[in-house]
Amino acid sequence: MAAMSVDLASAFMGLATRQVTVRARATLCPSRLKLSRSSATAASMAVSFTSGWKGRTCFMNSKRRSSNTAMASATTQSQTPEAPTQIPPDTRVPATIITGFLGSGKTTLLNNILTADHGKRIAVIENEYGEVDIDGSLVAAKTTGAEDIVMLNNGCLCCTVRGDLVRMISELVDKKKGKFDHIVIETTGLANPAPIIQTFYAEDSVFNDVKLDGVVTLVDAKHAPFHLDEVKPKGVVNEAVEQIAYADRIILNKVDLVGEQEVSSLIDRIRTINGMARLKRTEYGKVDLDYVLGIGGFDLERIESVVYAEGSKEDKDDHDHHHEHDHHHEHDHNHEHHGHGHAHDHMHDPGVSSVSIVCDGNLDLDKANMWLGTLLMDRSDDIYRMKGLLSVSGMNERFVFQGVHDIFQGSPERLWGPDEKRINKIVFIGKNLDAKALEKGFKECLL
Ligand SMILES: Nc1nc2c(ncn2[C@@H]2O[C@H](COP(=O)(O)OP(=O)(O)OP(=O)(O)O)[C@@H](O)[C@H]2O)c(=O)[nH]1
Repeated sequence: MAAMSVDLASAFMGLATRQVTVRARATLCPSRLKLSRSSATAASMAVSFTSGWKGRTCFMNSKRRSSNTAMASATTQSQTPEAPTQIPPDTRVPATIITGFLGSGKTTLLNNILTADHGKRIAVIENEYGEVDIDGSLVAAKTTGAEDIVMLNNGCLCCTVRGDLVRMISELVDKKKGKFDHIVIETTGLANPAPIIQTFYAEDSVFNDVKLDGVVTLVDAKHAPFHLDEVKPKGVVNEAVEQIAYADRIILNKVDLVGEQEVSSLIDRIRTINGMARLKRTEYGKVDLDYVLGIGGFDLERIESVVYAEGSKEDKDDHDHHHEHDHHHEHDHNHEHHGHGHAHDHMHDPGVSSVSIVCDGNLDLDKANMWLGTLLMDRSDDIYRMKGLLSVSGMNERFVFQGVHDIFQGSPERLWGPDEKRINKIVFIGKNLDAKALEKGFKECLL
């Protein structure tokens, strides 16, 4: 078994090479990060694992560390190198974050969800900036079967009321467990989604019972270009850009208000920011519900299609109706084909962009640990999202992970098929990404 080092990446891969059944989560504290390879150091850093999905590896404070260590000692007997990986079903309640700039159509979408005939019992958490609950009264939920609407007023979820979000989710789970099937959270139009997303991984009371199903971002076809181009003072984030960057699904709404040309160039703009999320154009947020609910957090197939299909601009069903986009899709980004690798880079935007890397081969665990750990130590502020599928030398399973800044979640997935090509795919979304350097660093980890 490879020795565990104490950096973030090894938290996952070290666990994975043990072939333990885990869903691992790691929170990186750069000040604690030591790229040591000794298992003694690893133990002192409280690496822990359990046999259920709640198992995780965290670098945290000493109080939490001791309880994790206790968990670990209670479960180690079952971890033999030969034990097959069995990922137990994840029974946590899924949660969807609906975000998007002011007036982009979030409440309209929410009402569509709540009034649709899907049979799901949905709890809604509404966040409104200001004391007066306006959106609450606009939401059709009470009369249409939503189990609960909880208002979070007087502050923005991503800033002042994040603690309230944790409390509210915990209360919902404690008091109403079994009474709802899904949680939908509508953020304010000015929310930066990152801290909200992180809540689902960083807070035990949330992580244990609720899983992030997906981030759905509404984009106002008429007004978004203005907000995306807005230059903010140094250190101030452009929320419109961030909301797109963190999306798993993008809904380009209000297309009735603009012409084809504007839609097309806005899609190009969106794709420079986030080449991975699926995108649909809509009027009044009318989308199939399975586009927004039950996303499953992490779309591995998507990574592949992004890289190979040049970041297809919108979903296939929309594509057919707007066929011309496909052929006129011009990227002036850096694009490389050489040997086994393929980097897809949108560096023409100096701000937020996406980079995808796909390459065959097996990763050297030690090198990958070092590379990922160092990368995140240096750049976790700039790396907004990271998702990937890895082929690790000596590991029989595909290893999947996703990260939001310094928070990671990863686990062995299914076994590689006998005829399946072992391949690595990673997508980064973030600020000032250097595609060439990322690709080079990654490829140096290959055997
Ligand atoms: N023309 C047009 N109007 C729309 C569309 N979707 C929503 N609207 C209208 O746009 C306005 C804002 O929609 P909301 O759903 O309240 O937007 P929101 O994102 O929740 O707004 P905030 O809560 O202020 O951030 C409402 O008057 C909607 O009826 C659309 O596709 N086309």
